[in-house]
Amino acid sequence: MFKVKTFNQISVKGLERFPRAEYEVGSDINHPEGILLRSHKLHNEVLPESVLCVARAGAGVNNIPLEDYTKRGIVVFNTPGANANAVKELVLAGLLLGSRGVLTGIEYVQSLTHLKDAAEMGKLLEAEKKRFAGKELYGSTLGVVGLGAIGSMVAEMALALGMKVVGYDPALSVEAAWRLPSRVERMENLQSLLSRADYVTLHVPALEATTGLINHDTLKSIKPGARLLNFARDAIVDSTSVVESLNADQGLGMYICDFPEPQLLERKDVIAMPHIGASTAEAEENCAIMAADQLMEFLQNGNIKNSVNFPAVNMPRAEGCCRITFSNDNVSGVLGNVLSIFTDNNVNVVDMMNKSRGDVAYNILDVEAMPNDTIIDQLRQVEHVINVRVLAEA
Ligand SMILES: NC(=O)c1ccc[n+]([C@@H]2O[C@H](COP(=O)([O-])OP(=O)(O)OC[C@H]3O[C@@H](n4cnc5c(N)ncnc54)[C@H](O)[C@@H]3O)[C@@H](O)[C@H]2O)c1
Ligand SMILES: O=C(O)CC[C@@H](O)C(=O)O
Repeated sequence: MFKVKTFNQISVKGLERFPRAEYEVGSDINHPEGILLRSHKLHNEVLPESVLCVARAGAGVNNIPLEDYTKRGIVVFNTPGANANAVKELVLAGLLLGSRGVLTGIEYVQSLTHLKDAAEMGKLLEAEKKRFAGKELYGSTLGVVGLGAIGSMVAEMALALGMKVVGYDPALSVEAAWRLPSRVERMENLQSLLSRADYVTLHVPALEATTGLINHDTLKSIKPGARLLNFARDAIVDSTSVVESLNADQGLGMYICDFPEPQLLERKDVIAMPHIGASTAEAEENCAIMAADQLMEFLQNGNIKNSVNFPAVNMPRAEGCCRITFSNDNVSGVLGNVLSIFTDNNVNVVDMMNKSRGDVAYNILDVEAMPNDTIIDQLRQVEHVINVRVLAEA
């Protein structure tokens, strides 16, 4: 029986993936092997020794202490692309709210409760509507910072709306580059993008390198009156600099974000939403299902898909064999030392795989017969081995 502890509200569709005969799943589980969560911050959480893997039902993993977990051999997964469409659609709402007097217009209409005559109301609205006029998106330029799962979908949508699209992504993967429409014009640096775009939308992960990416200095390049959209993370934008730029004559025209802060409230030039970019039934289901499937595949077979700290590994189970997996510091000689323990104990290795990522390596070995506890203890003692698992015959 595997145990999975959940944090946050996880879509029922995802929870239903776990066969009840083999999994105990819930928010009050002790000694879990797996953790399934959304935005809950794990930085201050003491994880039990039993935890082998953490699955983030979502894209951003800045709520997880990755470095620490990697050292402990804990595999962390996310669900790339599973909520990208939801974010893309909210970015569309953000673009429209930033270009037309929708919110102020609605607010004005709602303030007219003192009027009881429809004709009188109609006359007044016709006279006042010029105050809520806007600009069309068609023909204007959108700058997309970060062209991964969300950024590429946003770029495609903007092209379909008749916008020009410029993009900046110094770490673009080959896979993401293939997805990208050829009409997206590549910018060499952030400054060039900021000086060209009427609308700038951020779709980068919150990393050390992206913290405060939009700051006092970078905002000097912004096109006067441009609208900045942040549906990525709060840490990527320095809000004090945004307020300063909004207050300046030649600065930002509007800030539209999913991450409100006290200093952003009660401003007509800020539209702030309560982190609802991925809050659709479809996105929550997609993320929960993908996260649950990845957790189960790892717990049952040791295979790793969509990890953010371990290499991708997928080895079919050799029939009738027992599976041993181990992770180790990525230094030479560890695999050889492990294999010599099998040789010394006459354990036949039928199939094996060894992959590394950064400072960590991960190995799967299918062996003919279940090694005894003494052999497993010997494996655990090998220098630089972080953890060892024995998976029963499939
Ligand atoms: N508002 C929400 O509810 C919500 C929902 C989903 C994702 N997000 C946020 O959006 C982020 C992006 O999601 P995604 O699914 O597109 O991720 P992704 O990994 O597919 O794409 C991120 C892209 O950013 C690029 N990048 C990294 N550093 C960069 C930099 N300094 N400048 C420009 N580009 C850079 C990467 O190369 C990658 O192509 C997530 O990490 C998460 O923080 C927010
Ligand atoms: O789980 C959520 O509601 C938000 C998820 C989103 O911020 C993400 O990074 O995928």
